[in-house]
Amino acid sequence: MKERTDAPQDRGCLVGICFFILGLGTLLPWNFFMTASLYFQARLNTTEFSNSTTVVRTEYYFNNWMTLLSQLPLLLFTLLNSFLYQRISGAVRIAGSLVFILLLFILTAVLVKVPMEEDRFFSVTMATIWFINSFGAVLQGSLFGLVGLLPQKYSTVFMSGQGLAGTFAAIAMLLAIASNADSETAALGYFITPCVGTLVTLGSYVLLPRLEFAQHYLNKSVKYEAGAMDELLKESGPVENGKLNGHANGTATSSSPKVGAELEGDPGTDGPKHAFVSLEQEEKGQAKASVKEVFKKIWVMAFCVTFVFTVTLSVFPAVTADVRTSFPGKWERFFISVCCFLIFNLNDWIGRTVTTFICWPGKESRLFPLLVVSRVVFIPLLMLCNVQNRSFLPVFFSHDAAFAIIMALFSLSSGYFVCLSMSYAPQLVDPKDGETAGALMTFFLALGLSIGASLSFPLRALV
Ligand SMILES: Nc1nc2c(ncn2[C@@H]2O[C@H](CO)[C@@H](O)[C@H]2O)c(=O)[nH]1
Repeated sequence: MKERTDAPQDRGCLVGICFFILGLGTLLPWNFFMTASLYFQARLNTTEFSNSTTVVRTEYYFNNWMTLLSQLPLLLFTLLNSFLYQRISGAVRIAGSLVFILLLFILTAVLVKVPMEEDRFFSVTMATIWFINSFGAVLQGSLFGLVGLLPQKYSTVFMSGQGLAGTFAAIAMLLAIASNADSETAALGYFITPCVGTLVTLGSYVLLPRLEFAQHYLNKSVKYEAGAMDELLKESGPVENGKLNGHANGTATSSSPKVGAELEGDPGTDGPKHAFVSLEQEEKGQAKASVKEVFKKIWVMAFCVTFVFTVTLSVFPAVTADVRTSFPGKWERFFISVCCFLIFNLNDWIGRTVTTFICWPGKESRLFPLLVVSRVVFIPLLMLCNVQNRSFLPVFFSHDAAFAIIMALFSLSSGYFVCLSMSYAPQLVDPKDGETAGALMTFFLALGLSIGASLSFPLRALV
């Protein structure tokens, strides 16, 4: 979308900064729980039941369950959000989700100091993960709709913020470990960080409607937005927001129609909207293609985004977070935070950012899906690293540097191909079908994350 000449300036880039923080805030839940896997595992592995000669320890498969219960609600709410939006205004969805996320992070921080029996701790943590990610999905979907009303570069800024959430969590973890505080205090400090982060995110959202630049775009879109979405939903279910250009790149994960309406109050769900649609379409003199027709054009990209995330989530973090260093000593405490989480998140982010300059292979190229499929080699490569405990496979790559290099290539290619698939899809359809393409890609992205999370169980057991 081109900036209109009557558009005000984004003074001090405040709107950009707000959307960067909002992006970061949406992925805090997933990243802070994932990066703290060692803390959770330590709390779940305290008792051993001695059975005369053998020692029996309950295996919780924490990383697997954490991944699955984070990604399933994402898929569910990607679908649910397209119904929710009609009943609950965007402002309530966004602010409400942030408040619940904040409360759940506070609960997690408080639980650090509350001794609890392992089974109960596991259940409470899993319930927290399920709910915090459900709210996270609603938040993400609603914000993607909102940012879609602004010029394209704000979507990139939003996704860049999302990409940095993992790095933020990894650095918070490193600081907690390096602080030399006892493990309880360090964990408490670690979980207070996302509480502050969520509060700041809420502050950014409250500030947004007060900024002239944001007002300009968010209010102007109400008319088109309200009508276009209703029409689209009738035939397709979940659809990206009613903006004309659709999402050109990145990792939109759920749809949130009609979000533009929220800042001015909800204009209602029926009646005059249809008039807007027919008016808009009459003006353009063309109807939108059906979802099936759009899918036929973008199925290769849909497959690619699903496949990239299936491969990524099938081993990260369920397998990779169990890799152990070959250099015992002080480094041992930092190893997973650095070699697994920091390396992954930094390179994932770099991979996404690089697509601003490099777009190779092209969108029609057969090499593109071929390279995406070839990423599957990372699964055995990572399984052959020094994963502990292991039952079946030998260790081929015991050196920390080998693991770090494999992780770097794995995450770089993940970020790169996800971002390319997401930006190619809308380019393969007519501009009028851009938002349908964006919505479809969003669904397949969430599908890939969920399939990957499910596959992580058999793959971890196979090591
Ligand atoms: N956009 C988006 N990416 C996610 C989400 N959950 C996990 N990921 C991605 O999955 C990978 C592993 O954390 C990273 O590339 C994350 O950005 C989500 O809810 N939305």
